[in-house]
Amino acid sequence: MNFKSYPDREFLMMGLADRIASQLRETIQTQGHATFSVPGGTTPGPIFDILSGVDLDWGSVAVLLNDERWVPESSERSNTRLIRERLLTGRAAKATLVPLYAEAPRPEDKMAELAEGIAPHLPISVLLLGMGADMHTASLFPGADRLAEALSDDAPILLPMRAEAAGEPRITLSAPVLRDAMHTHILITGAEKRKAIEAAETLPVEQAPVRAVLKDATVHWAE
Ligand SMILES: O=C1O[C@H](COP(=O)(O)O)[C@@H](O)[C@H](O)[C@H]1O
Repeated sequence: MNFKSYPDREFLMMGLADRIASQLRETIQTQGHATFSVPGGTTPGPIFDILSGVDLDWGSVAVLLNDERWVPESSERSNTRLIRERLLTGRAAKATLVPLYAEAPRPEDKMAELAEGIAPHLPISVLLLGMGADMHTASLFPGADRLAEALSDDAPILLPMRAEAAGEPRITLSAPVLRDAMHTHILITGAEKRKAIEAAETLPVEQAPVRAVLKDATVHWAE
């Protein structure tokens, strides 16, 4: 992995937002459109705030989530809600949101429909990932029920995922879809996650699922 350390979180968010914006711009220039895939959780809010105000042809950008918790948008736990409130506002409101949730009791009920919506937007141009201290990324959790399937080279685009640490059922992009991204950034903060990502380099991928995307990723870290 390529590891980049920043003096503080503000430098990190500004620096990484700038890098992502340049990569999206370059992709739009060469391909006419770009796909930006993003994490949920507690870490990326500030980078979304910065990106939402960036001058970019957002109308040519499709925004996709790496994973979603199977809860409606009215829930505080909804990753879709986070990106609607923090990323898809201001200038970035012109981007197209590719859904990763639809009203249904279980993710299995909507898997085919959601995967069909995502397929035309692949491969991902710029992938921003988060990571939990347990070394999960997207919703590829250690010990999850369908982890082996999601890690395999012939995995489908999307999988439902259940794990004790995950709380509610999840839906996640599979490892091959994440690995196919043109540019991959992992955003982490704090000493615990730094230790975790360093440990992930030497652990089997089943114990440290973030390892599935580590080889070609740049890890961006600040205390
Ligand atoms: O549950 C999730 O967790 C990870 C990490 O979140 P954080 O709160 O530790 O930043 C996140 O990347 C993922 O998208 C999310 O669904």
